[in-house]
Amino acid sequence: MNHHDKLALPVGTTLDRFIMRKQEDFPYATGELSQLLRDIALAAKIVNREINRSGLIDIAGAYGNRNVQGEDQQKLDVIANIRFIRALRNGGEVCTIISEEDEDVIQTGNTQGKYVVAIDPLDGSSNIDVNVSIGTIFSIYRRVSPTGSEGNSQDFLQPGTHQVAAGYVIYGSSTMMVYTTGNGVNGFTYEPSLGEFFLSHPNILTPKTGAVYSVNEGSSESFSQGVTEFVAYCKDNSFSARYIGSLVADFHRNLLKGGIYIYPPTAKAPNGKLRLMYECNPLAFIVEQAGGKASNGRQRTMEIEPRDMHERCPLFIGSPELVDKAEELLAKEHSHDAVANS
Ligand SMILES: O=P(O)(O)OC[C@H]1O[C@](O)(COP(=O)(O)O)[C@@H](O)[C@@H]1O
Repeated sequence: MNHHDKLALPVGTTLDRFIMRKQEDFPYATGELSQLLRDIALAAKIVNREINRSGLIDIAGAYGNRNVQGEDQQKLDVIANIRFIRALRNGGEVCTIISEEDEDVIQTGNTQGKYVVAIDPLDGSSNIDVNVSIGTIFSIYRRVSPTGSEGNSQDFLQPGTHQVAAGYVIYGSSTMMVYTTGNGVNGFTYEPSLGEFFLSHPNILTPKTGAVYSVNEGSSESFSQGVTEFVAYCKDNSFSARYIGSLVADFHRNLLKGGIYIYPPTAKAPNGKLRLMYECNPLAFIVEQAGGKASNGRQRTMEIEPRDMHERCPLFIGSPELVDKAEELLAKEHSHDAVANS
């Protein structure tokens, strides 16, 4: 019986009760992190409602602004950003936030707050208007700046190994919240008629390998030798190609079924497209807690020392044997390059 079994809570336990019971495992816990997780769940319920009715109340489509990434903001990007920031501000546990939608840090006014949150309020923007699964991704750290003052960018430039919790919400055929606090990964399905998340996927473990690869082959012309060889390896072994174009949705499928998601360096995105702080690190924490792996092709994602709040990095994430295989072929590529350049 592993460590998690003795804490097992039955399927159908509400998220609130689950959070409370897990807090009891930490005698010195103050309840602030528990409340923070509840605040995120509340905002997720509101955003879920907005997404479900977006086609009816004219909140679909472009907002008309560009975000710090240079991407056209969708109206729902802005609404989700506002909803999560408001919930975190009202909760009182968070002093400062960084968001994919904002260039600078966002102060909540809660200078006594012990935590900072990095968030991608709505992931999969290209799929928002076409009824394809999208998501929210969040990462929680303890602040390093002194309590009583405003937080700052230094509070966020911590490696992923310092995360105290991370998770995502997937707005799909059903809405789920999946998160970890470093003691395994659990998934909760939302029951809109009751307004509650219920434990539906306890102690998620990802298969050691799989037969699904997720990469945008539209960019394959500019894939490196190693990435090209890995994609060929997948095809030679009759893997299925599955690419929804929403990171959360592709990641969630592969987490449960086995597989690998890759966003490599490309001509358009030499450092990859995904952001380290609020896309790569939180999903890396989840996948590792589920027995999987995440890397930038050479280094464990969660050991990367961030230099910028919005920095991008390549991502190879999923079943451990597939990430190992990808790293092996990339290492071969680099050794060839080293020989060629020597
Ligand atoms: O269209 P591309 O280049 O394959 O990129 C798709 C990837 O970009 C993303 O949409 C990036 O996220 P945002 O939508 O939050 O900007 C991922 O969800 C997805 O996996």
